[in-house]
Amino acid sequence: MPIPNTNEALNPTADATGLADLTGQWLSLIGEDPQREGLIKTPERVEKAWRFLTGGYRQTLAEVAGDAVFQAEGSEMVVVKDIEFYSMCEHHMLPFYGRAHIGYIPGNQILGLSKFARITDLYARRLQVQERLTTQIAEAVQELLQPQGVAVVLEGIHLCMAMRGVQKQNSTTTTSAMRGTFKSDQRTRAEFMSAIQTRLGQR
Ligand SMILES: Nc1nc2c(ncn2[C@@H]2O[C@H](COP(=O)(O)OP(=O)(O)OP(=O)(O)O)[C@@H](O)[C@H]2O)c(=O)[nH]1
Ligand SMILES: [Zn+2]
Repeated sequence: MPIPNTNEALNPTADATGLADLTGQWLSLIGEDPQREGLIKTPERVEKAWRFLTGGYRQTLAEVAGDAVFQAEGSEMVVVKDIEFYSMCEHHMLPFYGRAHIGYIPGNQILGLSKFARITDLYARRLQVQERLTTQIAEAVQELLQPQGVAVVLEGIHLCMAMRGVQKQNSTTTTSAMRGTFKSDQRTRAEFMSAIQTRLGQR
């Protein structure tokens, strides 16, 4: 199966309309009474929540980047780290969440800093596996900027592993995608790994 294109919205017309009806049925199937007071508005809320959580199907990378690709000289590493993300695993449709760290070495273009968080959200707000989310962020930065290299590291906690299944609450998963100089040059990669491990105020 090909990895979904990073650049195009996967399904611009799917906006979760109708999910409220299905949710009523779902509530009955799990043994609830959809008519009881506390649940009357739940189907609507669920539809609205899922519309938000899957907003990434209806956005393109170009929309997310806007006009924030700037011409610039310089070949020093830029690192934006600790970008929190929330996504839903495609196997169980349960949340996984954590932090994304993105680094790149510009060619002759740089990107507005906030856009790294927007790119992360674009792909996180789809059903995902952490590996693909990581790769898609790296490929998006590559596509937008044609930099000398891109590095993306994600640290995630999967609720499908914590609250069900193997029930391991303390396990975290780290995934990475390295492109260009981050892949070919061990020192560049080491500088990035060191940058994402250093906290503000620490040396
Ligand atoms: N590689 C990868 N696996 C994931 C991710 N999210 C969830 N999974 C795993 O997907 C797998 C699905 O395995 P299955 O055996 O088909 O499903 P299951 O019976 O519900 O598995 P258990 O979670 O072990 O109970 C599980 O091992 C999950 O831990 C992810 O982001 N990346
Ligand atoms: Zn899962």
